[in-house]
Amino acid sequence: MQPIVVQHISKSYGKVSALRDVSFTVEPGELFGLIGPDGAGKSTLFRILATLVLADKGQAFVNGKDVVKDYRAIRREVGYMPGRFSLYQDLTVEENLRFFATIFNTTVAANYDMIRDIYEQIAPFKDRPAGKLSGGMKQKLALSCALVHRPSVLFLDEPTTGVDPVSRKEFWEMLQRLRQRGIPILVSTPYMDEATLCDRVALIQNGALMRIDTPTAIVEQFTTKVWAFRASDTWRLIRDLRAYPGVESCFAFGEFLHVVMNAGPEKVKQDLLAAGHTDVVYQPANAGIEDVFMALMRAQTEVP
Ligand SMILES: Nc1ncnc2c1ncn2[C@@H]1O[C@H](COP(=O)(O)OP(=O)(O)OP(=O)(O)O)[C@@H](O)[C@H]1O
Repeated sequence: MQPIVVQHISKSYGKVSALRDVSFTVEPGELFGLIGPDGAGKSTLFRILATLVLADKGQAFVNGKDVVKDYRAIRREVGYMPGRFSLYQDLTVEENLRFFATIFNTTVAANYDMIRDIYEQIAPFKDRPAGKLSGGMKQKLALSCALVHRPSVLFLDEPTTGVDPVSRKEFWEMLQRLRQRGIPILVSTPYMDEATLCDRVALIQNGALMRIDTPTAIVEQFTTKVWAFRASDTWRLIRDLRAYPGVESCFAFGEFLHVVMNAGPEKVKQDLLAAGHTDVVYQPANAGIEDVFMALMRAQTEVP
């Protein structure tokens, strides 16, 4: 049985279409990423799957159960880490964990094997109020709380947003370990680099899924030529390249700018030098998920 099935889900808030005819499935044991910018509709989808919001159209199933009819059973079976902070700031680390165990009618001790790896990293701070933890530690506590009732499916809504790079990396290592235990995970992120850590990803923008595939296949199917440009004044370079005739997209990618354009790079370089830029360098770039996302976004905006 597929642990998550989403079929033609649409949801609007007044005039805002948060989700438009979204369909996908998550396979057993899969780490499935929902990748998209702020406002793309990711949280709305999680709320529908966690049975907290009703869709206007379509159907969704978790562990074969209908999110509308079987909401009680689903709530017992899923671990949900909402995007906005879910912990009780005034309760200590230990009290938060105990609280979440209690509402599911279980104990921390009974499920300790489930959270040991993660909880041991924050256990030295068990008497500290959750509100006084660093961002990375809060996320570890929130994940522990989402796991403490031994869920069979995990929903993690932007678990690494606002978390420092080291904690982000640790968090993904924890997700890989959970995946090895066979727990299917639906995780959302606005960080494209995290896409490569998922088994499959769905790219979402303006409430619509633009592509679903493995990260490697998504990049391999992208055949557009991408150039990497650099100059001493990056911000001026972005501005000037975006205004340059024939440039379709230009965005920062590490120390370089990734540029898709209908113009020869040498001519662009000479024009940039003539415009006062210094140390202009260009080279062919290896396209990444970011480049695919930018191209799909462009295509979506161009559709009337
Ligand atoms: N309760 C609500 N009332 C009105 N509009 C809403 C509500 N919740 C979300 N929206 C709108 O629906 C769209 C999708 O929002 P959603 O929160 O699902 O996106 P997201 O991808 O999770 O982004 P974010 O990371 O900013 O939460 C946005 O335009 C948002 O402003």
